[in-house]
Order: sequence, then C-alpha cells, then structure tokens
Amino acid sequence: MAKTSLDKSKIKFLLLEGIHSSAVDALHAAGYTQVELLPGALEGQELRARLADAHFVGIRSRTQLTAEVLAHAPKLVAIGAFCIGTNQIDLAAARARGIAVFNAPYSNTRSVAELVLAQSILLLRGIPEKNAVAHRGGWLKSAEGAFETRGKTLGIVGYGAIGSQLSVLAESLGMQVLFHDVVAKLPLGNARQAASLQDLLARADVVSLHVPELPSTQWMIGAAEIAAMKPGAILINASRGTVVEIDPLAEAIRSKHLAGAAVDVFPKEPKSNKDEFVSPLRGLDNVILTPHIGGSTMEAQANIGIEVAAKLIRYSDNGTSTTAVNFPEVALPAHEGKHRLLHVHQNVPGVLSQINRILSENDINIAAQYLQTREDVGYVVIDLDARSSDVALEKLGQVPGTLRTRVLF
Ligand SMILES: NC(=O)C1=CN([C@@H]2O[C@H](COP(=O)(O)OP(=O)(O)OC[C@H]3O[C@@H](n4cnc5c(N)ncnc54)[C@H](O)[C@@H]3O)[C@@H](O)[C@H]2O)C=CC1
Ligand SMILES: O=C(O)C(=O)COP(=O)(O)O
Repeated sequence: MAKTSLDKSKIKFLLLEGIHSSAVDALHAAGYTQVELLPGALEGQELRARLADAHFVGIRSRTQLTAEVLAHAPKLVAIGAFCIGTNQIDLAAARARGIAVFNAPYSNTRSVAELVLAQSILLLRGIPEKNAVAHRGGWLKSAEGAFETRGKTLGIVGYGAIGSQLSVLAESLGMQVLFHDVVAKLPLGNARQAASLQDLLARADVVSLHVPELPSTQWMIGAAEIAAMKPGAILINASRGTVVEIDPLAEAIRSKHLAGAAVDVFPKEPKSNKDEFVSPLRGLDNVILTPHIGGSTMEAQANIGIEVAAKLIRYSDNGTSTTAVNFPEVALPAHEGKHRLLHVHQNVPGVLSQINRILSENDINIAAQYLQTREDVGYVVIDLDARSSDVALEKLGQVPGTLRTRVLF
C-alpha cells in the first residue's frame, strides 16, 4: 500500500462558496500553501473534477456533497462545513469512507438571532408593507395593525443555540418567550416550554423556526399548522427551506390570516446571485424575503473561517477529531519525537486485535494508543517510534476493513 502521508506543501485545500479569507490566512499560517478559494458553489461534473485531487474541502450551505459526489473524492480526508447546518452533506456516506466532517456550530448564531429580532419588530409594525407602499409613491400613515413587541409572545420552535440566543434577546425587549423542542431544554430567563407545537402555535404572536433540516422537520409547518396560528400572527423561517410549505403560507398572507412573514430560506434557492429567485411569496408586501443571509455578517463569516480552518488544521496536523459531527471523536496530545499512525476502519470485531498482533509480530513498540468508534466506523491512533512507521503503515493498511490510513511525522 502506498505511503499516504504528505508534506504540507502537497496537501490541497479546496474552499468553495466565498468562504472568508480568514480561513485562507489560518491555513497559510499553519504551513498549508495549496489553498484554492472559489467564490461560488459547484455541482455536477465540475464539482467531481475539482474534488478528484482535494484532501480537504470547505463548503457552505449550497454545495451538495452526496454519496455519489463523495465517491469521486478518493483523497478527501475531511470536509469543513463553514456554517452551522450539515444537511447538505451525506454524513453517513462520508463516515463510511473515513471522511470526518467539521462545522461551526456557534459562529453565526448571534447573526441569525439579531435578524429575527429585527424582523419581529418590523413585521409587528407592518413596516415592510408601509415601506413598499412608500416606494410606489403611497402613504400608509396608520396605527391600525401596528404593535409593540413588548408583552407579545414569541414562540420559538427548536430551542437550540439560535433559539435560546433569540430567547434571551427577545426577553430583553420585554417579549414573553414560549418554546417547543423535541428534547427537554433548560428555559433561559423567564422562557417557558410549551405543552406541544400546537399549544405554541395557538398562543404565539410571532412564531420563529430554528430546527435543523431532518426527515422529522420536513414540511412540519404546513396548511394545518398555519391555520392553527393566531389570526394576525407572524411567521419567521430562517432555518431551512424544507421546514415550511410555501403555498399555504402565501395563501395565509393573502387571506390576511397571518399579518406577515419573514423568510430567509426556501425549498428551492437560486444557485447564484445571477439566477432568478422564483417564489409564490414574491409581491406580497408584508413578507420580508431575504436571500439566505441569516448568518451572513462580516463578524460571523470571519469567525467561521477561523473556527473551521482551525478544526481542519488540527485534524490534519495532529489527528484530533473532537467536535466532528459524523466521526469518532478522539482528543490527542502532541506527538513530539514519535510518528503518529491514524487508522480508520469499519467498526467490526477484531480489527484492533489484528492491528496489535501485526505490530507485535513486527516487533514494533506502541508508545501510545487511542481508540474511539462511532456507529459503523472505528478510529485508532497509534504513536510509534519514528523508525517503525513506514512498515507499520504498510502492514496496517492491509488489515481487512481498513478505510484509510495516514501517518503524521
Ligand atoms: N438562515 C441562515 O443563514 C442560517 C440557518 N441556520 C439553520 O438553523 C438551524 C438551527 O441552528 P442551531 O440553533 O444552531 O441548531 P441546534 O442544533 O443548536 O438547535 C436545533 C434545535 O432544534 C431541536 N429540534 C430538532 N427537531 C425538532 C423538532 N421536530 N421539533 C422541535 N425542535 C426540534 C433540537 O432538539 C435542537 O434543540 C440549523 O440547523 C440551520 O439549518 C443556521 C445558521 C444560519
Ligand atoms: O449556517 C448555516 O446553516 C446557514 O444556513 C448559513 O449558510 P451559508 O453559510 O450562508 O450558506
């Protein structure tokens, strides 16, 4: 088996979707010189061709890394999702190929929460409509249907990082927070957990969605849920476009059952800024339409660049995989004076004993060994005397069930 360790100058990073230059700076500072940064997403043949020789790829929410695409990435060691959501990546397929996936779970949380808060204020005042009318030369000076946020009930669906951050900000404005989550969560401040989604929908003046894209969240807000909302309520979706059915939402705005909505994510989003945005929500004045920019602030993007690049560098340099979203998590000390062998394998009985038998038969002394498994994959890291790493790498690569080996000097 060929030696799979490379010096840093040969390790290729492909960064797509205009990832912030802070990531490039971090990679350069860590000694990685082959960093290609492209402004947009790729798909189809172009994506497959670019992935053919990449060791690391960085994407945002747009690029779809399916099992089929990953099959064309034979050298890929890890994927950096320079965002929160990882639904665009087939995490199980990546794991089965020994590819670790990292993301930035907190770097754009605040940006989304601030946007939703601002949208709540504007929509409760009917500002988008008044603004649209003024742009057309009209004048809608009226207090009719315009309300303060103070004392209103904000219903947060998905009380995770964004939902709970929003909860704190909304309470500081004097809103009452009600939330619904599928797991028990610590209510922050005076927030209260709703008895059910139905209970929340029936009581909230503003409903904001912060769930991940999952089979269980697909179309979770459809005609029935919208009908169950209070007349005159507001719906905000900055989670994923598959969570809300757009046609019943558009109908509820037209019929004035809902007073307004803010939508940042759509079932079908344009591929780039050059493509047309098509949606039944276009032209509805009290609907704020934003082009999936919930997390797009300079602060968030710069922090995400640093955070995810650091995770990729750490995994590349040292093998530490903690915070991976799909992969066994191993925290490793430095390996000064030793060669570190990384062995990713199918999680079946006997692999570790075969590895240790081979090392013992070849008179190779183990300085340290770390093992972790996650579902169908095991990750064992072995520190060895420098002189033995070549033979160990070759022999261990032949162990049945081996997915990938690397050696770090
Ligand atoms: N518009 C944008 O630019 C951005 C959108 N997002 C989206 O926001 C989502 C949420 O982000 P975080 O709060 O960081 O995630 P998180 O994982 O911290 O929180 C999600 C919460 O949703 C809950 N949940 C899951 N299924 C549920 C269900 N069926 N009903 C109710 N609750 C459910 C989970 O238990 C968890 O508490 C991300 O997965 C991403 O899709 C994130 C960042 C930016
Ligand atoms: O962080 C997320 O999950 C987002 O949706 C943000 O996506 P983006 O990086 O703006 O393509």
